[in-house]
Amino acid sequence: MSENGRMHRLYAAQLTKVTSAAGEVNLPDLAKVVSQSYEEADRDRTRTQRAMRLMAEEVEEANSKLRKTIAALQVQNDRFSAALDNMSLGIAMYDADERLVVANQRLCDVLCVPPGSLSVGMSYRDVVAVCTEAQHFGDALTKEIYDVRRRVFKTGSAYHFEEPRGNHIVAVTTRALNDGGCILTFEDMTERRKAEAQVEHMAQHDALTNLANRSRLRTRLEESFTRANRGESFAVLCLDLDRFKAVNDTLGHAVGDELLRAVTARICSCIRAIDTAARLGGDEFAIVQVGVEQPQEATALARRLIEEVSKAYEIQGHTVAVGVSIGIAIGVQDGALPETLLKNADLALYRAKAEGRGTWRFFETEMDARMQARRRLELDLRRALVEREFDLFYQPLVQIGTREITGFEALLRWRHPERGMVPPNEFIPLAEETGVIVPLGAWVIERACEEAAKWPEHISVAVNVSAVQFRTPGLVDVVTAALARWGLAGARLEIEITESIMLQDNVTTLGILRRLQRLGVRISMDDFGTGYSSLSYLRSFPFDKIKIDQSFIRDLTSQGGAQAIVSAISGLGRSLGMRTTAEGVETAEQLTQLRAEGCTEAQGYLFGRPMTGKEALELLSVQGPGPHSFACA
Ligand SMILES: Nc1nc2c(ncn2[C@@H]2O[C@@H]3COP(=O)(O)O[C@H]4[C@@H](O)[C@H](n5cnc6c(=O)[nH]c(N)nc65)O[C@@H]4COP(=O)(O)O[C@H]3[C@H]2O)c(=O)[nH]1
Repeated sequence: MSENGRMHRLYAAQLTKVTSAAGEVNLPDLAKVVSQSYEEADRDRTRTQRAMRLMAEEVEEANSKLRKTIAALQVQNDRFSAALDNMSLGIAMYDADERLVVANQRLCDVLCVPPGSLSVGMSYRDVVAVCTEAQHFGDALTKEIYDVRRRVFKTGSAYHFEEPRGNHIVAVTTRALNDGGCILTFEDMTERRKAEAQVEHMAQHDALTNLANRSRLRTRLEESFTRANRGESFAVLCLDLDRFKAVNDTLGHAVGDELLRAVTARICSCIRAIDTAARLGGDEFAIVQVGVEQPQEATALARRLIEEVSKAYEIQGHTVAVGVSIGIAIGVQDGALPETLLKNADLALYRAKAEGRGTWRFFETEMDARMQARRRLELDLRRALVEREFDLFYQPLVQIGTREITGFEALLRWRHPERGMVPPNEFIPLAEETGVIVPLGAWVIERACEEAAKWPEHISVAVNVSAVQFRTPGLVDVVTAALARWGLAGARLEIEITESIMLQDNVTTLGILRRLQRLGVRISMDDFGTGYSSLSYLRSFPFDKIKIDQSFIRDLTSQGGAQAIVSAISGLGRSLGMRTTAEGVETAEQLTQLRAEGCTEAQGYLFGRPMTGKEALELLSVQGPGPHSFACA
């Protein structure tokens, strides 16, 4: 046994198995048993090796997955870092222990601290210390930052504040996180706030002059009204430049703009910093003069403004001169609301302009009543056009030599339902101012052509055309259409213009006159001799006729220069090949003299007052198919 004891246990068991009771070992059996054991061991080893291989493969697969996950995480991480570092916001994330766990590169820029001075792992207190060192936080702000921290960390609330930091404005938003930490975002608001301030400024100021605009002026007026309750008086001055339009039209908009800026500088030099100057549009300005003794101070300011603004300007090589008219209203006596006060200052301005320009007027209560009457008349005019209350009367024009009727002048009348027949002088100026003259004048041309088409072929019709119609496009089209519609030869229409037409943009005016002449239409210069430069206009355009103003005819038989003037104009007409018509001929004596002076045509009560179309037609038919002559004189 002791020998068996040194034997391998398995081998001892195998020996025992093949040993007979007699103690004999059956060798073949032993060999068989041993062989079986070896085979068993071989199988175990093979199994173990396979198991190990499988395990190794699994480990490798797990490793590979891990590597892929790490790589993916790295990509993700890089992306997050790139995103964080490229954000316009600075971001700082703290954990529950108030340690910085995430910070992007922008953080240092926004906080205006040196790049790299803030890093993950720093405490909130360290971060604030870096900022304080960089001197971007004042004491008050440092305290606020600590307060914020306390509030956010302790209460989990969100907090937003904006702080000016040198020339910067930074918005700080703090939010608590679920894990007890918090995230702070810092946004540089400097540019945005600048842009907002710019927009705000633009909304309140005039772009060309940088003066206050109407909206800001209103705010200033409201403030002045509030102070007026405490006993401070103030004045509103409305300014309008005289002759600005002429400068703008002749020298161009660039010069016009520069002139407005130069005028602005002069206006600003006349007022104090507490006053407000505004541009209301075009060449209109307004000033709120505050806290002064009124009306003396407003008068002094108006005088100063007129003196300064009227001095000559040197602009782009041109010497330019404009004047200024001023209307003044005193708060609160002339209006209890900003709009009323402005409106009343405007009414006073209107009066200043009407009374010669280059001067100032204070608002007076009766101006308002007059303006309201004017406004009513304007509305009435527009209504009258729609209601067909206008009519044309016709006054004969007579050849002096033969006393034959050569044509009629169409004269506008307004059959007002309450006021009766309103003469043109009472409404044409307002129709011109308001633009009603444009449709009204077109109606006159149309109606005159319609009436003339009923007359014999040698009888023409003369129509007055206002300067405003010349300024508005479409006059030639209106004439062309009227002639075509009524089948009237162009030569039977005569257009009477006054000097005021020649005063406006000469190139355009002459162009329109030439186009009309090409249609065969004749052009006459009305009221000749009353203007300043009638003579010079005769040179610039080949008028067909000159109409001598009736003021000269009236004085013809009395002593004075009228006779010499009529004689000179008739002579001028003859030498220029233009007919001359004397207006307002009332007596046979006047006619005799006109004939002696060589005047070709006459018009006046002596031959007939303005009459209805029906009467004109009757006059022509009574006298037969023509020529139509008058037996007078
Ligand atoms: N004292 C006196 N007056 C005489 C005599 N003969 C004619 N008249 C008046 O003198 C004016 C002549 O017309 P005008 O100089 O073109 O002056 C016209 C013309 O400038 C303007 N007007 C008239 N109709 C129109 C029109 O359709 N369009 C435009 N734009 N203006 C018109 O109104 C002005 C006044 O027209 P009316 O009141 O019709 O006044 C007319 C006429 O009635 C006379 O012997 N003695």
